[in-house]
Amino acid sequence: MRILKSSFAVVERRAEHTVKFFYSHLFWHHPGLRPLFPSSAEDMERQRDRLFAALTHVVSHLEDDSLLPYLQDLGRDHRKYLAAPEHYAAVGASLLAALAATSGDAWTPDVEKAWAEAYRVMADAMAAGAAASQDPPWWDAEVVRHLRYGEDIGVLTLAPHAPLPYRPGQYVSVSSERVPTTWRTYSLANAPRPDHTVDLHVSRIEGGRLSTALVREIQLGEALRLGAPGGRLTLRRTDRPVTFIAAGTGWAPVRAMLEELADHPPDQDVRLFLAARDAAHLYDRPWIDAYAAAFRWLGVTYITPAPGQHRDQATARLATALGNRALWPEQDVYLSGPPVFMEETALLLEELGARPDRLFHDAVPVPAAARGGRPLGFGEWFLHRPAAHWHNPADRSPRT
Ligand SMILES: NC(=O)C1=CN([C@@H]2O[C@H](COP(=O)(O)OP(=O)(O)OC[C@H]3O[C@@H](n4cnc5c(N)ncnc54)[C@H](O)[C@@H]3O)[C@@H](O)[C@H]2O)C=CC1
Repeated sequence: MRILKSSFAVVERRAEHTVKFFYSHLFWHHPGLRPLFPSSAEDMERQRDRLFAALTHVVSHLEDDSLLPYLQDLGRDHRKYLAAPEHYAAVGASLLAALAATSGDAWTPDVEKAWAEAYRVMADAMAAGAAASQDPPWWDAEVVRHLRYGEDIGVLTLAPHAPLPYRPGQYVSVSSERVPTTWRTYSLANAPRPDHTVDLHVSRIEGGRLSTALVREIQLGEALRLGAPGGRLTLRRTDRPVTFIAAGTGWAPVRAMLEELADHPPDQDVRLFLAARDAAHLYDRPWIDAYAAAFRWLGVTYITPAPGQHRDQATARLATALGNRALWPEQDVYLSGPPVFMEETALLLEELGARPDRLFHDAVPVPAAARGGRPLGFGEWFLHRPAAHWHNPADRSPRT
């Protein structure tokens, strides 16, 4: 393990090069695999990030019991990409070639042996996860209802061809024939229903092809493809008070969890803070108000920016509201929304005394543009704000 970690530290500094080498090697030797990957340069960039995120996750969790289930889930989910056993061998060969090419002199026979063994364990766990799953490799789901709020928000109701097993708060990856080989994750916005339909809340991203298609173009009767549900933003049933903090369509998983709570009403108080860029974007407000009126355990605070202010000002106002609330150490807190919002709010909550082990959110990468730095990608997020040595040369320790 020590060998892998120190070898990975070398490669990580040249992450972009490693990943580019990997895909060039893979597609050169196995051109038949190219169509399984995104065709646009932008999506291929994301794909590179994902690969490195997965590798980073594996190396940083080598001693962790959660690694095996993570890999099994990954394997189960990869069936939607039509990943077959021979692909795992091809990927392994290209990965070793890429690691060797970036490691230079650090690539010794012992290092090579350690990586080959680690990859074998990873691939076996993924294959075992895929083989053990009773679920279909993906779900085709028909659009049976489509609501639009303003220009940029769509709520889609989908009827999957087979029941989709999930827990409220989880998300699925979604793909459409309109934008082939592109997958984006969206939270499921309802607790499971008897008719098995699920809702997705989609906020259109400027220039985002799938979100634009889902909000503005999709027609009733059209099919979307869904991957296996995932994510750990699910209700922990405790007797502690609960606070949900959501922004924008980050509201979706919270709505699903509230529906779950309504089915088994809690004894403790539940408070929802919902931030939106303006009043029109509080698109579910009638539903929330009806819930708050029906259930005494639920209290709601809506937060929007002051008139004429930028959307991010809602986050500053939210910070004030959160600061006025007491007893953070006692609370279970669920957080969902745009990546920068989540990062800022999580830090604030910790300052206010919320306990990190009672703070639940999905791991969402903060896009480079939002940080103002050069593109970094998912890998860094998984390392959880690591030492800045590979993106800020000024911080790099002096070479000896
Ligand atoms: N499980 C999760 O964590 C989920 C996360 N999401 C994410 O939530 C986001 C929703 O997007 P929209 O509805 O378009 O939100 P939006 O862009 O309308 O933003 C809503 C509010 O979030 C805050 N915010 C947004 N960007 C910020 C920034 N850079 N700094 C500080 N505060 C900021 C502001 O208070 C803003 O009013 C997407 O990024 C989506 O991926 C969505 C569903 C579930």
